[in-house]
Amino acid sequence: MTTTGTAAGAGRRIGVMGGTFDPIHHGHLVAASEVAHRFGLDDVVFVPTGEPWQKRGRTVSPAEDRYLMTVIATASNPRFSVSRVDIDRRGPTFTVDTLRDLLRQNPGVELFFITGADALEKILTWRGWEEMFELATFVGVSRPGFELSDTHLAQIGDGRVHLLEIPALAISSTECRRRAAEDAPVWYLVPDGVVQYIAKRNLYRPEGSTRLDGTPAATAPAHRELVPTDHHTEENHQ
Ligand SMILES: Nc1ncnc2c1ncn2[C@@H]1O[C@H](COP(=O)(O)OP(=O)(O)OP(=O)(O)O)[C@@H](O)[C@H]1O
Ligand SMILES: O=C(O)c1ccc[n+]([C@@H]2O[C@H](COP(=O)([O-])O)[C@@H](O)[C@H]2O)c1
Repeated sequence: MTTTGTAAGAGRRIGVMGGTFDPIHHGHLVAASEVAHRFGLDDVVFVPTGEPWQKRGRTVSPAEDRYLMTVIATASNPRFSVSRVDIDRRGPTFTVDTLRDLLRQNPGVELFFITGADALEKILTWRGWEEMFELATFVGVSRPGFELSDTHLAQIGDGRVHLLEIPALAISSTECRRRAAEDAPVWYLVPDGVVQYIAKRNLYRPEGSTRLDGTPAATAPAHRELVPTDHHTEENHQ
């Protein structure tokens, strides 16, 4: 996204594809592409999470690796870009902050937050969800294995939530990590450049790795960080 002055974005429709992207895969890319097409979006900005607080207790690759994989995966599409707002903000990642930051950087744009059916199911557990629905329109997309529904969102104003069936890709980052750890191919599940980046950085491989806190990571893939479990979410919220 470009930022060239006050209300430079007036009238522009921008998709926001938030995710941990560990790694980014074709399910994410198809979701963004379909929503852009159906909603006439000018651009889609991918926003890798900083600290995905609902993934606490899981190990997550360093933000810079997830950011670079997202840049590699989106580089060939002139309408896709990547934002560091969630990575550069300290503390747990809340979408309400993502949307505030993007609107501050791009006054006047209309935001469309893209989310899979699994994430949409849990959206009322997100921090500050009432404000979120004032800042953006939400588009829930179908995902194999999950029911796409908005019945739990009846209280949200008209036109703030849309549901969209997209071509089904039964791909998850979890499965990509599992395959990489077992030396099974991830070709065609993730973009070619991401396959090569995973190999180059030895991501998701258990052998010989240590956690960033120095403990052996016999069961944790290389170069990964444990998402803090004792971080109090309220303190970091502005
Ligand atoms: N195959 C898919 N089809 C549609 N939406 C998807 C798909 N995979 C992920 N999404 C959506 O993309 C967003 C970011 O997902 P995320 O980065 O957590 O990927 P994931 O594959 O769900 O990861 P993990 O397996 O590690 O939990 C979420 O809104 C999620 O619902
Ligand atoms: O705002 C929240 O409290 C919140 C809680 C869970 C997930 N999210 C957002 O949902 C998107 C997908 O998250 P994830 O953890 O499934 O990769 C990403 O942009 C997260 O920041 C947001």
